[in-house]
Amino acid sequence: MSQEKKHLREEEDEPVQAAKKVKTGSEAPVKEGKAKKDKKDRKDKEGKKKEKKDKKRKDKETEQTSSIADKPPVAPALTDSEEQTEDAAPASPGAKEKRDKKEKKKEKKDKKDKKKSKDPVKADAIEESREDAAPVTGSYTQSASLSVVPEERIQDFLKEKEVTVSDPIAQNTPLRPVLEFGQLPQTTLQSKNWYKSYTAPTPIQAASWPFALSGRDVVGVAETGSGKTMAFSVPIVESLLRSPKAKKSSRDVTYPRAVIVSPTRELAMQTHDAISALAGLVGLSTVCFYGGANKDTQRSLLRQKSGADVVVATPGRLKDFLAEGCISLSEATFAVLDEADRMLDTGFEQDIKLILGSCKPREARQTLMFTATWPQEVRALAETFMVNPVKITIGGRSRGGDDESGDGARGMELQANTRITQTVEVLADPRGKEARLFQILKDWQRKGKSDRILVFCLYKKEAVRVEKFLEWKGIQVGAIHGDLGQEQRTRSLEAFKAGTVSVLVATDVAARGLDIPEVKLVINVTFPLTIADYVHRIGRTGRAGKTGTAITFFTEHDKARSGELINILKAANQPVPDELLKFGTTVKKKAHDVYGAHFKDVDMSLKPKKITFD
Ligand SMILES: Nc1ncnc2c1ncn2[C@@H]1O[C@H](COP(=O)(O)OP(=O)(O)OP(=O)(O)O)[C@@H](O)[C@H]1O
Repeated sequence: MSQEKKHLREEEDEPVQAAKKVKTGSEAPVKEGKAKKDKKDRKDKEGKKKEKKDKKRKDKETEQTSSIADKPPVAPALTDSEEQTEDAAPASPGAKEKRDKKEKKKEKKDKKDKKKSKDPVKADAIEESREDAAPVTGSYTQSASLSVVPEERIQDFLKEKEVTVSDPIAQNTPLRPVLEFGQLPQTTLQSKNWYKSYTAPTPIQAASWPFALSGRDVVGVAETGSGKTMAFSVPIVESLLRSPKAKKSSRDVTYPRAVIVSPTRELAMQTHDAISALAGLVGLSTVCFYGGANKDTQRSLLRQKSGADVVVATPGRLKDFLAEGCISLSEATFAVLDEADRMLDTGFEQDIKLILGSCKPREARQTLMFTATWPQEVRALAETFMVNPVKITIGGRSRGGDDESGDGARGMELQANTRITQTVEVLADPRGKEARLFQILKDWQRKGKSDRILVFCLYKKEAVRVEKFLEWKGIQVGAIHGDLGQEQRTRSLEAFKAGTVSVLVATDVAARGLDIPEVKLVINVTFPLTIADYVHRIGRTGRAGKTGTAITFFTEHDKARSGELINILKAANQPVPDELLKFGTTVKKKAHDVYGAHFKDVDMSLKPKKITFD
């Protein structure tokens, strides 16, 4: 790792004195109550089902008309469609009536089969979920409402949203995307209408849910602000609802069943807010901990939450608590790496190995990785933590990228959100940055006073200097970087979110994942270290379907990144200034840690070709 990179990592995990109170403690009794109620509901439901079954069996016994061979085909275990379950066991008032019914059913089945063979996606989807039932934990069955969607509409959706699914084990067409929330299997969570503030699933949610709900490992790559948090949160909650509570449970050790790892404290808190809202609806409990907060406070929170089902954490603090023994991941059947490429890069690699190594083995757990950027460098490592992952990419046909050859293949995984207007200003003299920044802010604030503006710097010291400069110029400004205590960081972020401060100066601790509504403009005062960081930084605007603007200062010092930046701009149909082109369009191949620039990334799983010389 370069010195500069190390510097940034330290910023993310740096301990500070101030403690942030983690919420959720007070919710425990309510959630416990809910859990009991849900359990009771489930029991009642099961009881009723059993009664119904018994009645049917008695009916059959009294009739004594039908042989065992006459039994209707038994449907596979279903999680959603009541109608299908009922189809499987029709009532039988008399033998003739029953035969008639059976014939009708056969006709219906034949028709269905015919339709299936015409409609490969649907057929495969249903086949797949049945075939997968044994090796995986999930049991997803495509809902009837999704099955009736014409294949043409499915194909149009996949094409329009540029959905690419690559599944190493499915030979044929992938599971159908869920186009509407109502097409998800009917479950306890679904019945809570958790999605009521949204109109439809985003493409990454639509395409990844069926696989994740089937219990498959998933790599999901989709633009910034496209709803990836819910893409992994919904399957976690559904899966935990289906599986039994952790057997081990004690006051001193927490045994979560799902763990979500986030690269920064603020992102961990944000993800925790999102999943705890969902989990709370169905009586599951969650806990969040991260570096920079008081360890004693977090330990006692863990004790209060000793039955927590889901843990959201930053790697450093999680590792500490694992070493102390106050948390154990031995029951964790679900692991999520949010911002997966960051979690797998050199700075976090060892921590992630340890954390995932503490969960159930990869064959016995479900592993999900989500990100907006998926560089080649981390893909092989990612595979070692997963079993036959399905890879779902949204967008990409127009992607340029970080590809030396320019064929776009590697660049497929690096695309800026196309709703962001990107402007690059090449500055001849880096000393002119602050004056230009002030001018832009003034102009912007004149137009729309309440717009949130995020200003990115590369170094902590630079952020302090820019913050002071803007304050001196009379601009109300907040800051978030590693030299600030956690309490101060949280305060700045809250003030920015609330709009009491409309300009936030940040380092890359705020580059990934943060979802702040109404950020209209991102300004990069100094170019980030990697092009992926650029994509994430500007992705703080233009979220959830909105538009945004990004202005980037580029100087002679950044010229090594010009080729990659040009590719990103071109792929998003953004103008490329002539001054930027002058720095060159070549994309330097990334150097390997050990083999340097001579390293060639080859697929080691390929078998050698036998060449015969005549
Ligand atoms: N189906 C949906 N429809 C509309 N908005 C949604 C939907 N799902 C999530 N959102 C909203 O979209 C916003 C961005 O979501 P999220 O933070 O999960 O994006 P992301 O893809 O993880 O972004 P990043 O790559 O920056 O981490 C959030 O405010 C979230 O509430």
